[in-house]
Amino acid sequence: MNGYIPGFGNHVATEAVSGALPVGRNSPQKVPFGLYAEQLSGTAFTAPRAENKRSWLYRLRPTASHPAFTPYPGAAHLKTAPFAAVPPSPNRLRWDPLPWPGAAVDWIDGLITYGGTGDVAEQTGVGIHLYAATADMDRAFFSADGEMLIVPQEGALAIVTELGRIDVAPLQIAVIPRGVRFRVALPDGRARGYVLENYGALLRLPDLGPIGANGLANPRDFETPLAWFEDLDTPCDVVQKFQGGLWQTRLEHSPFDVVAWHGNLAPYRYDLRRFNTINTVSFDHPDPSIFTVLTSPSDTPGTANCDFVIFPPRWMVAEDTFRPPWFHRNVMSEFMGLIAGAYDAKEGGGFVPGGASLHNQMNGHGPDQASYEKAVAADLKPHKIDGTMAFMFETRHVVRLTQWAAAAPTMQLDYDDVWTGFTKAQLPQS
Ligand SMILES: O=C(O)Cc1cc(O)ccc1O
Ligand SMILES: [Fe+2]
Repeated sequence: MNGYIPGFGNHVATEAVSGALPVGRNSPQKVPFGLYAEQLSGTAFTAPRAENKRSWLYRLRPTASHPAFTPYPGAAHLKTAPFAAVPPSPNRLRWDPLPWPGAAVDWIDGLITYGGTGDVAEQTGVGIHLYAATADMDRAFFSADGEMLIVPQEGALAIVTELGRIDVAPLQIAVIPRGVRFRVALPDGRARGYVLENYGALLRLPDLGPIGANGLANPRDFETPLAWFEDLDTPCDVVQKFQGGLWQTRLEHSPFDVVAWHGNLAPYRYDLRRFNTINTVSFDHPDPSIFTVLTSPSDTPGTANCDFVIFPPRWMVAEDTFRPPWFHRNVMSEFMGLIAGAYDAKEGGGFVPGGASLHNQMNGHGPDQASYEKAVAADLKPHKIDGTMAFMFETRHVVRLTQWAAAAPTMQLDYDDVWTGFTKAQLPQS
């Protein structure tokens, strides 16, 4: 059983060995037990206090003590923005789930980048990856390029991080800060899911405005792991993603040797079933921003670098309303995935758990023909959309694809057809 501390973004103090955490100062002349004190920054030293994120780690050996990194030979499918190899596509696109790898593939090599936005060097945008893995990692990984929001779709993940252990299963998410080393094991033998790699401002809870002090994802439902370490003097490879390049080095010991830590920069998990879903009790279909779990703001207020939005089970009660998502063209770009069940704008099928879709800036989309016909004919009694969880990475920048995603055998080449067959509106004869 792993231990967790509840609360979002709190200042935490945790020690796996009693007396390991220095009291009253960060770097005493002599740290208890001869541990090494190390600061891990998630924001600039000078970031305003409300934004500032950093933790102090107390470990068996300093992280600095390692041989040079050399280029990593594997994981040819893990890529980083800007994605210039393929012209940005205005087309509505949809993919079937990733097939399971035939051989043993761990979580790192199981990551396949579909695309992303912005530019890692400018610290804007995101990378969007899917993974299908069949083997436990016996090495460590970290991204120097961004924090990683992991959305399991099938199979649990047992994640060991430098700051503690996090277990997640489908319908939960985990966020690993930039630079934090972690290792992923697969308790169910295989696992599939989605990853948002955020190069921009750190994910945070959205403001609630007139909703008030409570609602959506409540802070206390986020969980941060307690300190946990392993004292292993056996070799361990560490793979890092740095400005898009993959590098590796070998330690003669486990990197998971942080005995105590304190601070407000840490991995965390959240159970999407805890989301307090808010929606209309009168009429009309509100914008999906009411379903925002976490947001990475950009420099323009209200215009996210990326929002993480979910479509959870919920009652539909709107009167005299077309209840599913409406037809729309959005200045933001929308990458969607499905964790479980069916999505109410795609009654016609094709958007399946583990699959993905992309609706880029200004390009028309919305209910497929089957969803439209069903919704206009529906008897508008209260109705529960249940057993489902879709999500959206909604970004201010157009999502550009990797060559892999643009040519993937899983791409549904007939996706446009879901919007054919609508009968023309009939005006009154004058
Ligand atoms: O396109 C989509 O399916 C996502 C979406 C859902 C919704 O309820 C309103 C707008 C929107 O973009
Ligand atoms: Fe949309």
